[in-house]
Amino acid sequence: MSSAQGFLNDWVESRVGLGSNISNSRNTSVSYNIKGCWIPLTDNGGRRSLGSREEQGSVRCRRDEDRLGWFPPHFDVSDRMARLVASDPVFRKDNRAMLSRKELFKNTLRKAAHAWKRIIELRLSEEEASEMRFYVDEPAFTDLHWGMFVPAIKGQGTEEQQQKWLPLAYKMQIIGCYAQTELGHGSNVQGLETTATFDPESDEFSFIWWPGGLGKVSTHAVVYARLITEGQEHGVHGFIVQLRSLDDHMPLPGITVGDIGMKFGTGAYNTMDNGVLRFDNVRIPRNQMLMRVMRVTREGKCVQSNVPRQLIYGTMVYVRQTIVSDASSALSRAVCIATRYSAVRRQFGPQDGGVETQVIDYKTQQSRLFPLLASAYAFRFVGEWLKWLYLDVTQRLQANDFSTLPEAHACTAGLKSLTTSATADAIEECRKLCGGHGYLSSSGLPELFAVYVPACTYEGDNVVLLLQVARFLMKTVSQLGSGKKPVGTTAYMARAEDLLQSRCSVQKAEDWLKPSVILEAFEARAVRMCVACAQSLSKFQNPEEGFLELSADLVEAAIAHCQLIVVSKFIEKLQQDIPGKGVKQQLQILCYIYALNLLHKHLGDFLSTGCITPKQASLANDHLRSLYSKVRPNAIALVDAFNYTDHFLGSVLGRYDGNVYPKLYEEAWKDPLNDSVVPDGYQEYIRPMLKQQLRNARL
Ligand SMILES: CCCCCCCC/C=C\CCC/C=C/C(=O)SCCNC(=O)CCNC(=O)[C@H](O)C(C)(C)COP(=O)(O)OP(=O)(O)OC[C@H]1O[C@@H](n2cnc3c(N)ncnc32)[C@H](O)[C@@H]1OP(=O)(O)O
Ligand SMILES: Cc1cc2nc3c(=O)[nH]c(=O)nc-3n(C[C@H](O)[C@H](O)[C@H](O)COP(=O)(O)OP(=O)(O)OC[C@H]3O[C@@H](n4cnc5c(N)ncnc54)[C@H](O)[C@@H]3O)c2cc1C
Repeated sequence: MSSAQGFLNDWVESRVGLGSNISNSRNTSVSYNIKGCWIPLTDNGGRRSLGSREEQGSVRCRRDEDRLGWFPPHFDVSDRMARLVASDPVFRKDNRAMLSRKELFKNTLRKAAHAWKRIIELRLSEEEASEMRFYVDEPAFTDLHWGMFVPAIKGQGTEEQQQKWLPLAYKMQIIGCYAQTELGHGSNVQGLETTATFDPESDEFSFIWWPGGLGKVSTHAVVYARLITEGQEHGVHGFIVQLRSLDDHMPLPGITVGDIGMKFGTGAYNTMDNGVLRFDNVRIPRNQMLMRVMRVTREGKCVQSNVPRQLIYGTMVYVRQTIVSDASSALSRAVCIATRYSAVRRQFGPQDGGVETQVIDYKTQQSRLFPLLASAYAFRFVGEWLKWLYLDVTQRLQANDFSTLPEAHACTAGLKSLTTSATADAIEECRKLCGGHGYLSSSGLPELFAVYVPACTYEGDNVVLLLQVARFLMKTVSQLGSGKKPVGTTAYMARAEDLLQSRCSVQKAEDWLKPSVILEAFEARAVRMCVACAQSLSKFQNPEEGFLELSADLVEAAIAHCQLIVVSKFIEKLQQDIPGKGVKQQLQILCYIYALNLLHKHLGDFLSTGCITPKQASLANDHLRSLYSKVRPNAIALVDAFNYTDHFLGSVLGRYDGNVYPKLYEEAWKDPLNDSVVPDGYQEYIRPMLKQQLRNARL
């Protein structure tokens, strides 16, 4: 067996007709008509001007006992893959901002092809391959192929369909994308206009719009369309559709496909060929409808299987779950840059002419930066927990237990929303924390922001997703009286009566150091906000009308619930054994910072619901200040622990060795504008103007 085959077989093992016609022009006439984490604590207070290049080698060679046990196999894999990518010139990315769209895209194709070659040559495992793509750090069609096309077939295809399509996809003999969103419909999936029908008749057009990888690369797509058989609608389903010839890559008859154009930022997400797609009388075999949820017989009859139809949305649940862990990565990256730079940067200070103060020592800088550092850790832990929840629900589904699906949907939707919004805001805050230099492309922050910010929109607009959480919470509250006991992340609601009455016991600042006190405050706030919404809703005759009217309050209640989940998972993590001297204490401090900073930011909720008093709020704030002083000595170690290579960070400000100023100067000279001392355009535009002024002056 060749190495490639061995790898691919392992991969497969480790993962789990009749003419039909597709069209999204509605004037068609045939069958399916588609329309590891390290924390080497420093004892020098992290006040080093960041070490030299030579130091980098020794400091990074960390001891086993320093290592946290959260992701044991992951750290080694991640570390190896980061270095592999960093040392390979094909994966160079420092020139991205200077490339035209065409050059950028071709370069991404080159990187993806090279990555695939290395994956085969080195017989990388699935985990290694995925880490490698992560460190290549460039949005590409492969994200959608592996992240959505393959999971859609696995989740919604029958065994037979999986056996047919997955081997082709695993060997990249076909490349696929996830084509759901249309020009006119994204959030409202049930409202999609693309139809797959035996007997279509209308004459409007609709286009698929947005799918990544669709524009220029994908040969296939899982297309989502409303199924129509025997003149009846049967909801939205996924269909595997070949888009391009496997011989010459030309679109197949009836298919119009292309890129939708430049997106936010210059380099950024423009490496991705988000696409537009139009079907006109496209025929596909009947068995290319993904039929795990519903089967269409040869005669065109629909047979519902025993799995809930929401499984059709399963790929989105899967990706939302991965997005939460990704949020931690993006956030930790921005925080790493801002923290290291804050230790290098000095402004103001002693009046006697001594050295100026490192900006990281200003309390305002700490109060903006350290909660973001704490959030990076918090999102990592909640991401790990969510992975567990997702695996759990997947196993239950296989055993025909669908009971936890609504909670899995609410958790993935809510946490995706919470963590991506917080991360997008945090990256921008990190840019500001770096002052003027943060605005330079070479700081790495503008591009990180531009690449990251669409996460608030894709895989579900964040507000739309919070409204899903709110629906789930309102349902839970409405069932409290019926004897149905809430479980999982809503278990606290079983104590609603107590939590509605409870009084916070804090009397002095240190009382905020008790996890039970923090948890109770967050539980009481969430329950009170949910119950208040439910009470307001009950005053409406039409619940849907009420839901629309109260949606802003419902979103806030959903946020309160999701923040409680993050806080509680951080606290749970700390109940586990965490190896490494002093590591647990540092994480405890970060946990309190995460919770108390949220409390401070959402004080209105806590006070208006009577969960805490103004005095207790003020004590929490006092305590928060003292916690910042405790993080300060280890701040650099806490970001070094993310173990990012300089290549991955891609930031002059966040360099491991702290050699910021000489490198900023060096970078500036690399700009093409500096290729010539006198700029192009001088003769045509500057010189005549100057001469003109001279003439005027003489007159
Ligand atoms: C190297 C490997 C990399 C791996 C990672 C790669 C990832 C790459 C990352 C990023 C690249 C970007 C890629 C982007 C892709 C996309 O954006 S794809 C398109 C995503 N689109 C959306 O997310 C649309 C958002 N809209 C929806 O999800 C839904 O339609 C809705 C908002 C939930 C609609 O709600 P509505 O109530 O109208 O829906 P109904 O269909 O009527 O639902 C009825 C009931 O079902 C429940 N429900 C809804 N969704 C789900 C679900 N997903 N799971 C389970 N249950 C669900 C809903 O709550 C209702 O329940 P109820 O009847 O009990 O109330
Ligand atoms: C970079 C990027 C990559 C993408 N990749 C893909 C892909 O690979 N495949 C794919 O199929 N799609 C993809 N998409 C599309 C994406 O999934 C949708 O854009 C997303 O789901 C949001 O839907 P929308 O654009 O319809 O937003 P809209 O729903 O039109 O949202 C517009 C505004 O209306 C508000 N709103 C909408 N409905 C409600 C409501 N019920 N109540 C209150 N407020 C509401 C929203 O909060 C938002 O403020 C991608 C998008 C981007 C930006």
